[in-house]
Amino acid sequence: MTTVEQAEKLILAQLKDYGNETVPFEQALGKVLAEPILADRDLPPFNRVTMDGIAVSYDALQNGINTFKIKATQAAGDEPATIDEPNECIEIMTGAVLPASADTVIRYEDVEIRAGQACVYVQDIKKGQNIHPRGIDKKQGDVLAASGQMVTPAIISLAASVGKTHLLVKKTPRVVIISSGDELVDVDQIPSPYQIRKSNSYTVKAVLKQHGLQADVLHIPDDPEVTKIQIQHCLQNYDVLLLSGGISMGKFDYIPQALEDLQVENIFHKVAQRPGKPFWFGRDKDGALVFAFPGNPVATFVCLHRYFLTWLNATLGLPQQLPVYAVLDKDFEFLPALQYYLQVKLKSNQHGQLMASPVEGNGSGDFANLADTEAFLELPLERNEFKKGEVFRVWKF
Ligand SMILES: Nc1nc2c(c(=O)[nH]1)N[C@H]1C(S)=C(S)[C@@H](COP(=O)(O)OP(=O)(O)OC[C@H]3O[C@@H](n4cnc5c(N)ncnc54)[C@H](O)[C@@H]3O)O[C@H]1N2
Ligand code: MOO
Ligand SMILES: [Mg+2]
Repeated sequence: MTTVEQAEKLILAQLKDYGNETVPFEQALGKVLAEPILADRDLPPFNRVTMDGIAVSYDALQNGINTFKIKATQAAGDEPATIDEPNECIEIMTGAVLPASADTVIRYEDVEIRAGQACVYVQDIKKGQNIHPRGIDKKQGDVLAASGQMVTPAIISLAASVGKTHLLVKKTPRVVIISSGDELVDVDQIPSPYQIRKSNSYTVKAVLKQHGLQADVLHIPDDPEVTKIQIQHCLQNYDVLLLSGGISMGKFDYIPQALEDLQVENIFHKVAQRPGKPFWFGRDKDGALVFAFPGNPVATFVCLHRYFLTWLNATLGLPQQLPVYAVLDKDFEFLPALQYYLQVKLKSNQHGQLMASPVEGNGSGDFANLADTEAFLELPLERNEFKKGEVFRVWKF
């Protein structure tokens, strides 16, 4: 059977460039930049006052002057005022331009203002204090964010500050989420005693949304002909099909046969892991990728994160996430020859270690305990006993 490592490698061999698009900068969150963001002017663009107070000439202080006549008051955004005499100062606010005739700012806390005069009553004043010098952060034309970086809230702020109303970003693949099964009813329906409500598609859609991806949703009934027609339509209209359910050995699991009839190349079917063993992965002749996840909700959840998101990051050119490791805080045994994804809660201890506590559950159909799960500990395939204190890779979701 295909191992997790082999499955990952086969999936990562299917990367594709979906091109670029221009989007309003506020809609670029989570997308990948396809152009650098450059400083349109120096940052800061002028000598920026960083404390509310008075602006003076340092030489005046050096020459023993400590009482200054307030010549003007300058707010942030005002044109700079000027001082003509050494014993003059300007009342000045945070964010204002430092006047060319001053070089030092003294906070209100360190002066006393009375009758139009400011008296400085502290000693240790440094030349140039409380000023954020022009261009010290970045020079005009410097790269503020590089092409290939993911747009974070900090990058949105950069785009806004340099007046980039639109950003060129990598196009994401067109994704359709497909659930299947006649036992599933819509969320707003009352299920019969033999039915359940659909939930997988909503989980998948929510996870994609967290990663800045929109997707359409479709449900396929357990009918081989309808299954084939619907999947064919999706292969023609989407880049990625994310299916859940209908891929195991049940009499009504029509998905693998439909994919075969539609000549979608099966790259692998079944991975030596739990949950998620029946996972089916393939590609049609025009390049559409099919991730057909097992229907059990925890299996869909694990496979979506472990495989689809890994593929998505790679296809968008983002660096693979550095592995995170955690310490198992309790002995655990798992006998099948499968790589086990153990549901855990995480806590960091006083030694700076990440501790993983297993979340008791009832298998991959137990989606209720996903709400208590913070991560999955990846337990090696070749072992059955895992001891308290051992370190394993952890996948945080
Ligand atoms: N004889 C065997 N039977 C099964 C095997 C096996 O190896 N041999 N594997 C088991 C494993 S592991 C899994 S996981 C499931 C995978 O089954 P399918 O992918 O065929 O999924 P379904 O049969 O359609 O559904 C399984 C389960 O999940 C529920 N489900 C499905 N879709 C949704 C949805 N959108 N929202 C909520 N719940 C969903 C469905 O009702 C079933 O309870 O096969 C085992 N069987
Ligand atoms: O994928 Mo199944 O959920 O391995 O139990
Ligand atoms: Mg089934």
